[in-house]
Amino acid sequence: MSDIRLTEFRGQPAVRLRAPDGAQATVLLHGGHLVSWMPAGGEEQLYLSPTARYGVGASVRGGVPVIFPQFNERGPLPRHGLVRTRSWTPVQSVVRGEHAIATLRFTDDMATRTHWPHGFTAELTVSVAGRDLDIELCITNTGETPFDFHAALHTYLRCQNVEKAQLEGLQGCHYEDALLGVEGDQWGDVTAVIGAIDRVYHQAPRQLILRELGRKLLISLSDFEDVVVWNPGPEGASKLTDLPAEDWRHMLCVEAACVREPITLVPGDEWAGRQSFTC
Ligand SMILES: O=P(O)(O)OC[C@H]1O[C@H](O)[C@H](O)[C@@H](O)[C@@H]1O
Repeated sequence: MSDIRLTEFRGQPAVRLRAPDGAQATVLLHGGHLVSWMPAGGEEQLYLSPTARYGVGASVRGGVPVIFPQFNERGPLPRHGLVRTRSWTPVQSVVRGEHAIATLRFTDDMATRTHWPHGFTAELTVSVAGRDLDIELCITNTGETPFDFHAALHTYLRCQNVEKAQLEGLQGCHYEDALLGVEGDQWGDVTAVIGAIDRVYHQAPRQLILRELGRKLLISLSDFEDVVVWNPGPEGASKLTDLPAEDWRHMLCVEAACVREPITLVPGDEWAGRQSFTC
């Protein structure tokens, strides 16, 4: 049974999920944007900027922006694609067993077709229970011609202090470093963030760990081949008008992404990728 109860979050229509054990999440209709995840008996795990902008055309700084069909400025479309700044429709919100689950959908329209002449749906399904969060993005080609796309779940993880956090599991990965304009191989297992970082790690391992004092967050990927690690650092943050100057310390983006190789869908085909967390 589907029972969609809309709520408001910072004045925006949103779907709130609450599992029987108290785990909660909130997804804005704007962008199908997950803005909050509170595990059962735990604290907020996502970073959301207090100066984030909301509403028509805005992209929200924090939470989990959905990136499709273009990553960043790697193509002619608006930065990070077409769906993070548009309104999605809630199609399901249920409690099933221990899980609270919600699905939101975006369907191509006249506006997206002026940028990108393809028929598609994007569905985001968010599920919470206990200490777990699952986010699944499913893309379907509903048009009459094949298309290629890139996609990402641009997850902003909350950190006490990113300079004392470490991301484990990327050892041996080849990366493109967007800040230095070089490629390299990650030699150590620990990625420490002591300033700005903007890297695409190719064919990343399926499990990573974000570790901080008193915290271990397990990150799992399926069908997203790459991982993007981003933090603007103090200088980059000072140029972002929707991020308080000091807040770069309190976030780390660990993005489940398909950036290096595009995914091709023929008419009627679908692709799904998932990013999951356990804390
Ligand atoms: O400011 P935005 O458009 O949301 O992009 C934020 C960031 O997204 C990704 O992580 C990219 O790798 C970065 O280069 C970019 O700065």
